[in-house]
Amino acid sequence: MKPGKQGSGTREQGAGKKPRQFVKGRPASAGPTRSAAEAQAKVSPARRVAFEILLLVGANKGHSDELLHGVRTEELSEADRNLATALVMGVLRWEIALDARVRVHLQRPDQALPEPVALALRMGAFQLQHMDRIPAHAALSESVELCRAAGHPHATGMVNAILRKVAAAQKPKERIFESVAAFAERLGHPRWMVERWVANYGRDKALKICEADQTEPVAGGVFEALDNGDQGAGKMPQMDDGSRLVAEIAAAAAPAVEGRALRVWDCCAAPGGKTLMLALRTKGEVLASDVSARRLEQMKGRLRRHSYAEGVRTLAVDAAALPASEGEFDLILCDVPCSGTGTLARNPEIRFRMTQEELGRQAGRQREILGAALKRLAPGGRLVYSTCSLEPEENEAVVGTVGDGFRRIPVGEFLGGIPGLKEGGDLSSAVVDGALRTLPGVDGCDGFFAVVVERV
Ligand SMILES: C[S@@+](CC[C@H](N)C(=O)[O-])C[C@H]1O[C@@H](n2cnc3c(N)ncnc32)[C@H](O)[C@@H]1O
Repeated sequence: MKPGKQGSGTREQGAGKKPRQFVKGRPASAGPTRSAAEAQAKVSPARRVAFEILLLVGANKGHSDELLHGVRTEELSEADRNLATALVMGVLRWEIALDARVRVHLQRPDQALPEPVALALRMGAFQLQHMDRIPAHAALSESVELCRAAGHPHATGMVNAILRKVAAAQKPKERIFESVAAFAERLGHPRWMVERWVANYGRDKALKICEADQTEPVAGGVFEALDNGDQGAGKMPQMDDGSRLVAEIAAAAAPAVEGRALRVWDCCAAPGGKTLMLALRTKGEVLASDVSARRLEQMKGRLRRHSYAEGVRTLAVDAAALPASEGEFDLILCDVPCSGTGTLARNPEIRFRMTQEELGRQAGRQREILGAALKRLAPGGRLVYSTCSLEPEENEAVVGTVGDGFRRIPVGEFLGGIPGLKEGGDLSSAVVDGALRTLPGVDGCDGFFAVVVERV
């Protein structure tokens, strides 16, 4: 299995269900020796595309969301695209737990399997354990064919045998006590990540975060759900609740200026969700910049679809190198690049890409961007620093470096007038020491952090 995976599984997924039955007959691996091309032809388009995308994500050659919206899925019917999406997102979410389930049946549980073989097993186990409507024989035989098509014909017997064992495994015993390591694995998270959340937020909240990360994110936890009519050219941008909350706080924090337009800088703007909200709510002169020219281009396309964003200026530039001629701003949104650990339900592969060392690197970059942005804040101007990270190194520790000449304004002061916030929606537990700190599974949206700083 992949390096870096943890100990053996503890609790079977899909508890309470009967073991899956296979159609009696010859095992899928017992057929005549087929070529890779013949095997490929036997795999359904959705599984083939999901397999290709998962291989690319595993090799760090793309992001699941972008790949699922790319050329590979264009040829698929809508039903196949839905199946491919469910397979990709589900396998990434459950990878750690699935590998643990498979590993116990390997002759040598610590053996490193070639990635296509490990992936064929993972995809098969996912379908067997999490997709009720897929017949077990289809999950099994197509996994065998994927393994063969990927150039590993000698592993097909092993894939077949192991998936049969996974399907036949008994319902696990009820848990009386579950260690952090055990629930991290059961819920498909790296143990080090969950241990940090237990240390920072307590065991109960860490468990809720993990559970939320394993489910499809739904809108409408914090805000009244929009209907489709609300998202036309002059209407609300489509965005998740956590992003919207941060953008609404930023807009509400805009200071009053007299006799001129408010000057707004969104300094890490792409793909532009919060830029749109700032343009809609503040009606100021908005400059939206991003270091990535590619992401900025995508953002421009998005801005064009909303009439109120017509006046937004865009610029490809490092936030730390904004030309002096741009002057100072009354409102700056510093929505910095971060680990994204508050968005695992949407971006499941983050759990494999993030490391403790990477957190340190992110924090260095965030301090640099924040420091540069603060220098461009006009007297009386306000800056919102935000991340979608749950890690204090990227949040409290970064804003803790803000020095003399600035004061923090508690975010609670801006929550009152936010349009569309759910009636009775309680965000009081999400405001800690004057900062917004939402947790997935606890506060009804992704994990976000935001503070408001004013230049005095
Ligand atoms: C969290 S995303 C911003 C999301 C965006 N605010 C939104 O709501 O759609 C962070 C962005 O920062 C950009 N970025 C990274 N380093 C940067 C830098 N030094 N200066 C400006 N932008 C940077 C990345 O390209 C990425 O688009």
